[in-house]
Amino acid sequence: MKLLTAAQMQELDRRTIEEVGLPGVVLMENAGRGAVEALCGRFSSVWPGPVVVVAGKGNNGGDGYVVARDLLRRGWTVRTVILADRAAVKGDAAVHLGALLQSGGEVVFAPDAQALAAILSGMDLPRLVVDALFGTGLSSEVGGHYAEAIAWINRTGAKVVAVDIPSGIDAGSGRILGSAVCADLTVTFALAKVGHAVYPGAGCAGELVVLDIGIPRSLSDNVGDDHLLVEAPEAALLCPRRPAAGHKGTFGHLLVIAGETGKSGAAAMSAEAGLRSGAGLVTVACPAPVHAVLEIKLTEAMTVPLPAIDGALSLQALDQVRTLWVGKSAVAAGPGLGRSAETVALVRRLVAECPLPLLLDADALNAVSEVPDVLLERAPGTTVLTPHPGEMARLTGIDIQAIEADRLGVARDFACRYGVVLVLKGARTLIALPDGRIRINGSGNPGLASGGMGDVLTGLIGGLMAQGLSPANAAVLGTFLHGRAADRLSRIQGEAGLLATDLVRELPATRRELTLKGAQHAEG
Ligand SMILES: NC(=O)C1=CN([C@@H]2O[C@H](COP(=O)(O)OP(=O)(O)OC[C@H]3O[C@@H](n4cnc5c(N)ncnc54)[C@H](O)[C@@H]3O)[C@@H](O)[C@H]2O)[C@@H](O)CC1
Ligand SMILES: [K+]
Repeated sequence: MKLLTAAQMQELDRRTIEEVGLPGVVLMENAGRGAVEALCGRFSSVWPGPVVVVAGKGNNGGDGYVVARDLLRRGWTVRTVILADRAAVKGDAAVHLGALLQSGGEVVFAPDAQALAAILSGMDLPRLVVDALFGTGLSSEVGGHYAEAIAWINRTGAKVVAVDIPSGIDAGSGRILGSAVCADLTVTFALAKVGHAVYPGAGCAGELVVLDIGIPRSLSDNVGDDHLLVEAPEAALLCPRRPAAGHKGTFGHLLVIAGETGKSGAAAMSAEAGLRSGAGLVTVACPAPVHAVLEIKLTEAMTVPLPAIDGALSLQALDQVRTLWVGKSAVAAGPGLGRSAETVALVRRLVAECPLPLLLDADALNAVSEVPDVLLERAPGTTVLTPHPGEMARLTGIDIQAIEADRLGVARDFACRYGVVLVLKGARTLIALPDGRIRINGSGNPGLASGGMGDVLTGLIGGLMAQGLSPANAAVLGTFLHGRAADRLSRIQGEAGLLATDLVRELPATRRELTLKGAQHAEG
């Protein structure tokens, strides 16, 4: 599903008004009425209110006046609080404010903190709040009486319906600009916005309803796919076909470099995920001391012992690694590699020299963190990085809190700067492509928050690269399948106690389900 930035939405509105000839007041009427339809369907138990519509001076407020008028018409008790002077409300919004007043709507103006405090203190607590303070026009941090209104909305305990987007969320990134409304329902228009899908904004939206307000498909279909929410239809398109006459050589050979003493499980899970992704062959290169263990753990994967010191890979392994990547189709490195100085040096040489598509995870990321410029030695778009926020903090020098506050911005900057595919893990994992486009994973649940899940993702994406998918497509499809497998399992056994090895076993059926969906989609 395509997601829009504020600028893209403003352009769609403009073209609908200017080229199609649908006046802005009509779009606003459709938006407000649609929002009322959606909220009445869900919150009839709180009828007849009281409802408070909190409106700003812009067009989001304009939608709010339509909502207030339509709720009034349906018998609700409604009061509208506008956080501005009447004279500040202009254009289409002023038309609908006039219509609300003419229809007998109760409207109060709170242009400053003092006026707002007086109004709120004299008011019964509402049972429903409609948030029409800011929409796509929010352009800076929220402060003053706007922030106070947001805090009040979140304190009321009422059901909260956000018009277009919860106020305080940056529509183009999902950042919270100061503070944000926490909604039970968000009703947005034409297409969902980036801020509905990317955390932390996504956590404020509640249920999301996307309404048609009359913007023609001919315009909305033409919007660029800079931001895509990846769900089953998008992922199905990426599933590689399996030729009927294929043999194990057809499906690629993944080299996994992983596992120090005490972390052989990480190497084993990556290797098994590579095989379960559909790769023809997987070879694991590991420090010699864990080799015997991996020989027992792994049946289908091949294993190669490499020189080690203190249980971890030594730099002496470099020549053998150079030989090992010959004839392989992709390399995945990092799970359980350890942080010894020699391992770090080895990983840097691997990054600089390996001519194959390369995935770096876990300790390979930590190694690269010290010299990220080594990534610039690789051809753009041939490297996938899969950091969790902590690893991202080490890669960028930005603290975890700041990364989580602007996941999209941080991921995109890094991907563009270093020419890599950056998979920033977490709720709604982001995949930032080197050209600045963003894919947002729509699958997964908190069941994925357990040890080993990252190792599985590494093998899965690596295995898909080995099968010939571009690093970008492998990252997008792998991330989706990973989350989808967890979704399938958690429906049967719940989220708690989901193990990484359970997930590995679920991958083939998950891929099959997706492939069938893709075929149905193509036929339909
Ligand atoms: N004709 C149209 O363009 C349509 C617009 N629609 C609605 O209009 C919204 C966009 O309207 P606008 O572009 O007027 O913008 P908004 O109504 O989202 O708010 C922008 C207003 O807030 C001010 N502002 C921005 N950041 C601020 C901050 N941090 N603190 C205080 N004030 C701040 C701006 O100066 C502007 O006056 C959409 O979200 C949607 O709800 C819909 O009615 C559909 C049609
Ligand atoms: K809003």
